[in-house]
Amino acid sequence: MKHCSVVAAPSWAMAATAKAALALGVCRQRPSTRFFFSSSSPFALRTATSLSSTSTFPYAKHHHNNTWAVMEADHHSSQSFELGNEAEDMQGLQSVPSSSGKARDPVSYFPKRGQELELVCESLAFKGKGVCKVKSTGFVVLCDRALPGETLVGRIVKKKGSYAEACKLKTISPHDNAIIPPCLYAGDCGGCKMQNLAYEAQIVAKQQQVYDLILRVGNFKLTYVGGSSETHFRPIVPCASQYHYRNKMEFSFGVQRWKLSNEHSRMKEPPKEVAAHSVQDSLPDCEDFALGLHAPGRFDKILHIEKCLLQHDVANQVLVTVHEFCQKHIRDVTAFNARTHCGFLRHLMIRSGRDCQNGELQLMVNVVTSDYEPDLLKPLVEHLVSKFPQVDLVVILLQVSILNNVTASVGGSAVGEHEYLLHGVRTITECLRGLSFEISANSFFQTNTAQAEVLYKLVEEACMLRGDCTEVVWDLFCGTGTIGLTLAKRIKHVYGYEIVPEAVADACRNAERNNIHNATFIQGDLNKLTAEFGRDLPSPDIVIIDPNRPGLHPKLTKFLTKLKAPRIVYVSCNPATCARDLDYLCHAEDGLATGSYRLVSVQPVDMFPHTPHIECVCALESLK
Ligand SMILES: C[S@@+](CC[C@H](N)C(=O)[O-])C[C@H]1O[C@@H](n2cnc3c(N)ncnc32)[C@H](O)[C@@H]1O
Repeated sequence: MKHCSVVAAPSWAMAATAKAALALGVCRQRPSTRFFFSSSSPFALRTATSLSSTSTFPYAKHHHNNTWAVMEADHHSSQSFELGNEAEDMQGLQSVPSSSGKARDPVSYFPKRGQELELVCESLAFKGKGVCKVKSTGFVVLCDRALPGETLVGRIVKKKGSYAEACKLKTISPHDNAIIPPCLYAGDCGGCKMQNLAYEAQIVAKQQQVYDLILRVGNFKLTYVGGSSETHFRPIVPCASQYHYRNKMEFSFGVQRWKLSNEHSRMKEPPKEVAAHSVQDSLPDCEDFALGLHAPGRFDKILHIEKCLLQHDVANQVLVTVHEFCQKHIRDVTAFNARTHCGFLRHLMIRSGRDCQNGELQLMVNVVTSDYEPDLLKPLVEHLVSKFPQVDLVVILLQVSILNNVTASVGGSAVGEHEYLLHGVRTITECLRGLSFEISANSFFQTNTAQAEVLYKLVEEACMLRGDCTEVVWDLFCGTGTIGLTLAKRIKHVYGYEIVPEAVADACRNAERNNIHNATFIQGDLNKLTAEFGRDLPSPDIVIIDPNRPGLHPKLTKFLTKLKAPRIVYVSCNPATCARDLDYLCHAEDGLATGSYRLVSVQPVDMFPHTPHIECVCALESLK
């Protein structure tokens, strides 16, 4: 059993942190918390951590017209955090108290944009930013790739009232768990923000973030040793494969290649080693053909990638093959320019699966273009088919996306409105928990198949099935029906709800191909519930909810509070929105229902090593 305590931060630092946290949408309840692990697992002992007093998370719960909203702190919506105005802050803080009690000079306390400062990183915020303090003043600064315990030099890139954002320039003294990332692009790519942190430390940070969010946003209590336990907080389940775990990646074509940090140092007159943001803006645009991932925060620039360590090796070969081929024929097939909206090639989606009979690899290559010109892609299709004879099935699809607006590109969605088959068949298959699933291009399917096996087993455990095949299960946000179908043999009937028609069609086909006859799938929008919702179905014993990152619509949360299903299993890919929804389900006092459920357990699961993403399975029981 491990005991972790927290050293309280000085009050002035706490105030600044609270402001930063507030601007990030944080509800702070306890400045410091002590807790114990009740699990006897050796893993739990190693990952036992405390809730740092400076923990922050970029979501807010608002009681707003009786609805609770969450703001997301990513680069697409960061403006929403401009809650405070710096001038007001300065007026309000004529002098800032220091830890010694003496007044601080606000001019030197508030850093300026472009200023280089020595920072000390204290913890990781949700989404992987390091929560740092300026060494000399304690001013709070969020910094990408800063690791807890690290002392570093950062350059201020954004001022946000009483806290700032910085880019990391160099490490002065590294964190004990800092490692050299194996990926060539780790310093530049926005995908694997935590690759420079040893895996064990990554999951400690993720577990802490889940607990932190559930406690502070969700208003729940930890299990205390010797105290009565409301909720069981289980230790995070790590991912066995830390590389090559993704079965699907979406890349973008572009005409402005994002330069790698080490390319700048090779330039004749190298700019100072500064954050990618400011350097790239000061460079002349390079009209370079690129195929890769959007540079962090940029809709127009593409970080060219030849090998992504998260995807299958064959998928990397496809990526290089497509790039080389398109670059050779660049005059015929142009990459899309997100600024001018000209150009043909927009996105490349590579998905891999397996034939469940013989285990053979299957590949889906989906090229999203701005126009229907299949002849332009014919040479590429022939080249790909001849290049991968070892792959059992190659599906090549052309999807046309005529939505050429900037928002669509920023969203990076590799989905077109019209689909045409250029080679093979429209779907590939994947195996999960002994079943075989057919997946079409636009259907959701868990992207880490091996860890989805682990996740679904945890979902089944959280369902606490009686074992007599009598339960009715509603599988809300069911995608291709995977969760419900993997339970079908042990329950009476599953009713799946899903918005994407192709996914519902896949789910029905998946039931058929696995000889499952007690499953019904319904297409509908769970954000637009009517008063009739669910009336024509048998009442559920268990409701499984697995929404996208925004979590549940208030209408659905209210519906669930009234429904009072005996058990809810909430599978979440966003612990912040999950915490908000759990708070409503368990503590709401809005006249409709008061605390309809009890949170029984919280189980974090790492599905995506090196990225800030965290999955979580929460079990709730109805308070009848
Ligand atoms: C995180 S996925 C989960 C899918 C499935 N449970 C699984 O494990 O594969 C969320 C699913 O919710 C669907 N979805 C998103 N918004 C929805 C809405 N408003 N109504 C119904 N389904 C929605 C998505 O299309 C997606 O298939």
